Amino acid sequence: MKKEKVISVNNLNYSVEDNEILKFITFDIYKKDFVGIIGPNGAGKSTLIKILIGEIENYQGKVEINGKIGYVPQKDEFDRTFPIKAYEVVLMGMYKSVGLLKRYKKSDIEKVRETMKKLNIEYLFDRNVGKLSGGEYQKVSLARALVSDPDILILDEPEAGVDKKGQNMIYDILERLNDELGLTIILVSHDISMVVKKTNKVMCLNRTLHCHKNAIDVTADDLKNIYAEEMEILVHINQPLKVVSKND
Ligand SMILES: Nc1ncnc2c1ncn2[C@@H]1O[C@H](COP(=O)(O)OP(=O)(O)OP(=O)(O)O)[C@@H](O)[C@H]1O
Repeated sequence: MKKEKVISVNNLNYSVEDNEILKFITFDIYKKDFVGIIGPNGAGKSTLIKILIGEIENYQGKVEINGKIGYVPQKDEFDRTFPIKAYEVVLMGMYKSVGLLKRYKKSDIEKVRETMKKLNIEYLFDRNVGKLSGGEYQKVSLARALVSDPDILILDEPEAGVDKKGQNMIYDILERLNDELGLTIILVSHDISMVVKKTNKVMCLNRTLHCHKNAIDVTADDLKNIYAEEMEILVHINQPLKVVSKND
């Protein structure tokens, strides 16, 4: 059976003034793919995501999206000092604007509760988001992206600001969503060993796309190609891939 293409990017180029941020990017993503995008700081990962979610439009090339996208932004993109409860953050996934939140319907609240329940965070319903732990807040943010029943879930560094236990929990949830609901998932991460272990496809990005292959086929050379300038790569046979900065 032919796999359904959900994202198709063809010869994408994006520059800001003279800075070529993305060059000749071409790839396809299929339904139920679980894709990890890796690359050093400034590689263009967030920019690529912003193009996929439609936040950046003045690019060159062709970007086709077939399905509804749910987006989990980088943690610091939302002001957590704003006095708002967890369920209101999740509701924002339906309304997009805080100003409209007061007009929600009973069925919307039920949907919010059901989504939070699926992620085992119903207990956070009435809690102020400013008081949540990094992991709890990330799950609320995930619920906000899921409440509108997306086909494609895109996450920008979901493990940022979350402790190891919380990170494992988030990756386990994502694996379950991918496996049980058939959700297509694309995430940006700096945690290479986690990406290689948990996703099934890896894209190595550093302005151009250096690799796009099955996670189990990623080699030390693939990583060297994108991290060579600032990183020394230590690869142990049968050990998770580990990247160590020369400055550490
Ligand atoms: N609006 C903009 N104007 C000018 N330069 C920009 C703009 N947005 C991004 N850039 C530059 O484009 C490059 C890629 O940025 P981007 O945030 O996409 O990288 P990244 O791979 O997500 O990095 P990080 O891992 O550090 O988050 C960087 O050099 C950044 O300074």
